[in-house]
Amino acid sequence: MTRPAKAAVLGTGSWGTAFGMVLADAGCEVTLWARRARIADEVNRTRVNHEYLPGIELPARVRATAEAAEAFDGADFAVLAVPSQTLRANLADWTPHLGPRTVLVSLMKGVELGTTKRMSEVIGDVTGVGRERIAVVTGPNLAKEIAERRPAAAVVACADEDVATRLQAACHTSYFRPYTNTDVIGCELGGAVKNVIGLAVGIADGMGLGDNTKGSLITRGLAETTRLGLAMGADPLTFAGLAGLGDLVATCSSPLSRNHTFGTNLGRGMTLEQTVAATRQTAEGVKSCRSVLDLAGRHGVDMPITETVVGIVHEGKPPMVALKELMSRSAKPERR
Ligand SMILES: NC(=O)C1=CN([C@@H]2O[C@H](COP(=O)(O)OP(=O)(O)OC[C@H]3O[C@@H](n4cnc5c(N)ncnc54)[C@H](O)[C@@H]3O)[C@@H](O)[C@H]2O)C=CC1
Ligand SMILES: O=C(CO)COP(=O)(O)O
Repeated sequence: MTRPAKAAVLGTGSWGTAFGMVLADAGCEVTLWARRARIADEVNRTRVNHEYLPGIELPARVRATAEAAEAFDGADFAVLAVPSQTLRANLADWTPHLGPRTVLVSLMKGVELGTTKRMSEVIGDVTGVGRERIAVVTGPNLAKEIAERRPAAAVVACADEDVATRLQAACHTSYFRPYTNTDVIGCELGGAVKNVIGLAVGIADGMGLGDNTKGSLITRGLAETTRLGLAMGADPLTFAGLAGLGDLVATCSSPLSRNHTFGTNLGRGMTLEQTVAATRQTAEGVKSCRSVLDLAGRHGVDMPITETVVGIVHEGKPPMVALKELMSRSAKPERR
């Protein structure tokens, strides 16, 4: 009999913890690594991560530790679920514990500031692991809904399809349906840029602009994501799938989305400082809108919605002024 797969989940925030549940429900032995020992103790003692997933009882196959070495020990999969901008520093600490065959899995939806690297690129840089051992899980997966075991589909992407298939089996449950994909660039871009579009839609919702505005922002947001993806070698069809449209629809329609909520607060007239103070969990688009715009600049791609979000979030542009500018851009064909 083959032993159950072992997974380390690095990060006990809302998605790390919820994905740990998925892996355990699919039959894996799961060790969550928590930055704070208090959270590891609480998970082991009460089976609940009260701070991030209150009221959700974790399966018996999930345990927690504050020692990274313990989490990595014998892991077939090391699942990374920390904020995108801290990953590089975290990996520098963790790489010595990495086994020679462990597959690294990114749950993160951001682009690194400064380098404009995708998370799988940061992982490769720091660990020296090749692309065939680095995978990405993405799609319309709001953590709370997954933790409540409500049905969702997802994408498991890896350059090596066999590795993607192994990870797919390790996280396939009655409520979580992962599909494989080998377009890692497209899958990562879809996740990172949808957070930026989620901010834009939130701002529009906060301003009370209505559903036509929302539909327009989602669609044109997807168009600029696809433009960037094409310039970077992604498969444009990825953006019509779960990592693109699927995730955009979930984020842009849900009050559970931190990015959407962050935008809504700004659109309602909160200052950036007030909005940041009201946000307890990671809203990746707030930082990644800058790195996505830089990435677009490097590839000579026009991303007007992303540029608008950067203007509002980082340059103090009033949303109404930004909206007028966006709407008064020169007329053009829908596709070019
Ligand atoms: N929450 C969700 O519904 C989903 C989140 N994601 C992505 O997953 C990633 C993680 O997000 P969440 O778990 O939601 O965030 P979260 O804010 O709920 O949790 C972040 C975790 O990282 C830890 N952390 C914060 N700073 C750290 C540092 N300097 N070093 C090490 N650990 C640190 C926190 O203690 C916490 O455990 C993000 O990239 C997000 O875009 C993807 C899909 C769904
Ligand atoms: O990525 C997500 C859903 O797939 C979660 O979105 P938020 O990070 O905006 O909460």
